[in-house]
Amino acid sequence: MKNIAIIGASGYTGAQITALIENDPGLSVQGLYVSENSLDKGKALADLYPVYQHIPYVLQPLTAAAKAQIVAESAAVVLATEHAVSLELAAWFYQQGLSVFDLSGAYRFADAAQYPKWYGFEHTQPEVLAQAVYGLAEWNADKIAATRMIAVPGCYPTASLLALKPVKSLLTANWPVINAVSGVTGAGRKAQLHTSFCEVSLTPYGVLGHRHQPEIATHLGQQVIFTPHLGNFKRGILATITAQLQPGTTTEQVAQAYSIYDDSPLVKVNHNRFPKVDDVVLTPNCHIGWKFDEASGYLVVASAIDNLMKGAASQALQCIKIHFNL
Ligand SMILES: NC(=O)C1=CN([C@@H]2O[C@H](COP(=O)(O)OP(=O)(O)OC[C@H]3O[C@@H](n4cnc5c(N)ncnc54)[C@H](OP(=O)(O)O)[C@@H]3O)[C@@H](O)[C@H]2O)C=CC1
Ligand SMILES: CC(=O)N[C@@H](CCC(=O)OP(=O)(O)O)C(=O)O
Repeated sequence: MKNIAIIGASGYTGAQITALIENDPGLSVQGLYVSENSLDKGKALADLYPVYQHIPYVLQPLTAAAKAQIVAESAAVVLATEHAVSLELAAWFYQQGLSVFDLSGAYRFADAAQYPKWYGFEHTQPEVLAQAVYGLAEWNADKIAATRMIAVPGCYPTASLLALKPVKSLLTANWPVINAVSGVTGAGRKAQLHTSFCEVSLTPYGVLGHRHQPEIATHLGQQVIFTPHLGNFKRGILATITAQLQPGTTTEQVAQAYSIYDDSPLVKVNHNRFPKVDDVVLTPNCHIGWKFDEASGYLVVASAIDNLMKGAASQALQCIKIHFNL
């Protein structure tokens, strides 16, 4: 049984992974933590989320004493905290010998030079960054097993990379175009005007400047155009991608490329049938649908996930289970 501490447990992804860990026979919850001065410290998780009434834990402030107790009692920490918070906490827990599963973007680029531009901070932890592995579970299992520092991918990159990586060797130099729509939980639980009920209406944002563009490009090994959209639903992401494939590519070759997921329990691929967000919400699954026009060489592939599950918490659980060989 592996004991896991969850930091940022009152947030959307933290609460979700708490429920997943609590439900897993090979894992147990060491404790749930929020910031030292959190308005939620001392509250039961079930007070914030009555749906989790079966989960008995209280949110504790992450004091120095709490951190020492985590180190003494846990095999791993999950960091469901914002990037700048994860940056320091991940390094500290890693250096204490724990395995770290970080849901933020603070360790997703190997190149430290990317962080000032995309995250607004200098990366202060080069030695820990050098150990970090990108936790795209279906593609990086061996590396996830071999390191204690796992950077769980972003939600849009998960949907996009699962769809594009199988056909990477078939792409031309033309940049694939990714249009993706996310539910509002993707923006986290804290109050913000642009995610309040009366403000949300389907719209693109972060155009030609979202930090997930370089994340996708880095882990695909090819530039892309990425345009996220905020949709007026709670959970789920649909990424619809148009890509040009090499002249002469056949439908059979594309089918062969996607057969890489034939043995994957969580990624389901359909030819000429497209996924719906509702089919993956509250599941750890990714549904992919594709259609290829041999005459023009254009592929359209759509990928649907739940942003809080495969886009965050359930992918972190996959990483935990791979890492601990469960
Ligand atoms: N939402 C999504 O779909 C996805 C989110 N992510 C990433 O996961 C991380 C968490 O996201 P999300 O759950 O949406 O965020 P939320 O804003 O919903 O939750 C953030 C959590 O962090 C806690 N927190 C803040 N500061 C500290 C601190 N200094 N020490 C300990 N806890 C702290 C907050 O509680 P309090 O402030 O009360 O202390 C809260 O529990 C982010 O990095 C996000 O980018 C990744 C993929 C998808
Ligand atoms: C709808 C919405 O706001 N989504 C978030 C992405 C959430 C995510 O994947 O978080 P990381 O920051 O960990 O990469 C955004 O666009 O910033």
